[in-house]
Amino acid sequence: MKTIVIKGARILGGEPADILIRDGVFAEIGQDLSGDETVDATGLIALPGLVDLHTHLREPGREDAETVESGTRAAALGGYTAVHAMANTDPVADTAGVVEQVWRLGQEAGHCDVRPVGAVTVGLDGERLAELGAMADSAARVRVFSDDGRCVSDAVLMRRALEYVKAFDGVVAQHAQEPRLTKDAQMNEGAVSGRLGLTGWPAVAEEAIIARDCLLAAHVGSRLHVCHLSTAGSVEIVRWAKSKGWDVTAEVTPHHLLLTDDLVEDSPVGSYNPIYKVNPPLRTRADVEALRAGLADGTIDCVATDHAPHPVEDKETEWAAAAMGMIGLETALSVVQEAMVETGLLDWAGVAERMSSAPARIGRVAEHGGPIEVGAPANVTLYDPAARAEVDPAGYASKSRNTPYQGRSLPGRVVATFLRGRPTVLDGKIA
Ligand SMILES: NC(=O)N[C@@H](CC(=O)O)C(=O)O
Repeated sequence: MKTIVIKGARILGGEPADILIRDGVFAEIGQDLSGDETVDATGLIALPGLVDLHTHLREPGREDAETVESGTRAAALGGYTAVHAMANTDPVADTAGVVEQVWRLGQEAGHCDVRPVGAVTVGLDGERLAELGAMADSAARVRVFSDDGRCVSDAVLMRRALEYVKAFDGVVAQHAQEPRLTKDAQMNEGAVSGRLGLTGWPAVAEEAIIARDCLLAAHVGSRLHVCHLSTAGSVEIVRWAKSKGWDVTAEVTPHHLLLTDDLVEDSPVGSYNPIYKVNPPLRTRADVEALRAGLADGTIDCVATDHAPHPVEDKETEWAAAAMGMIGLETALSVVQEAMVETGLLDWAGVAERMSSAPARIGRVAEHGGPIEVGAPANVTLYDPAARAEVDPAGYASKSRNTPYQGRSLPGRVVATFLRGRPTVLDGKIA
């Protein structure tokens, strides 16, 4: 393998240095290094390759929305070197066979590592536990289990799942949504839903499940991860659980760090625009502030995209009929720069921790998450924080176009991504 030298990169935003990559690892870090090939990184920040705990790749079953190939291409362009593929596919990823299929498709595509998430219950039906052990023992080595899109609302099943995953150091990632409190819910329950006459999704429906699950995880001594926190109250509950020393982690999406529910009523792209329809829903400015503070102080461990591609016909329809979800892989780092870095809440080392190291730890993804140190696998993202561009999904790798940021100017640009020393993205394009 040829040696590559990355010239003048600011590792985690520090002073410029050269990084020599040989045989897939960081071989030397210093000044005036040379190699067979050179990548000019003047002005660029080097971050450990990003890791996403929450990506919907839609294959098998909805290849019209996304495939493992297109979704992982989008991931690499967004700076990711590993993604967790959610289980709400068709068929559902609830057997060793399906998770191995997804894992193999990821290997064949080669844009980033794919770690399949296994369903907690058969068919996501919330009634019987899936064969978690068989998925853990499969070639896909599943460690994260989730019925995401649905909540494991039965407390006994949730308890059993938490007990079961302890055997292989797994984690249950809960989509916290009390189903009876959110029947037919369309958007955040609050002033805006009241004005628009849309059925509300109350904060308590998320918070009640998180509180219950923290107590259950503590009771059985297991590991709980809470998907996409969206309310100030959820941050408080996770903070309380952590203060008890319980093994609870949490994620927040980029869109919940930036967007608010009033966009549904009054936005540049028109009111009732289902581009803003997402689960959990966009909340209020106070919730956004609490989520930012929680991510800054470490109560929320990581940022996860919840990249949820949907074809045009499922999104460009009347509000009530539209699918929930937004794409996010290709904008995540830019949104985090705007919401967290430009507000002074996080520095680049903090971004690396929350978008790479923490998700790699939670997902038990070996060889990802940094550090950028001699001897470590060369998974690295080069990012230009001074760039700025208007979002145009026409050029996106994702097969779907449902970004809420279309036409909006966002900072930053992923210039290059390296997976075990091999460039997957160079000059902002698939290498
Ligand atoms: N996040 C979303 O809005 N949608 C997700 C699943 C979900 O409902 O959580 C999807 O799979 O489309």
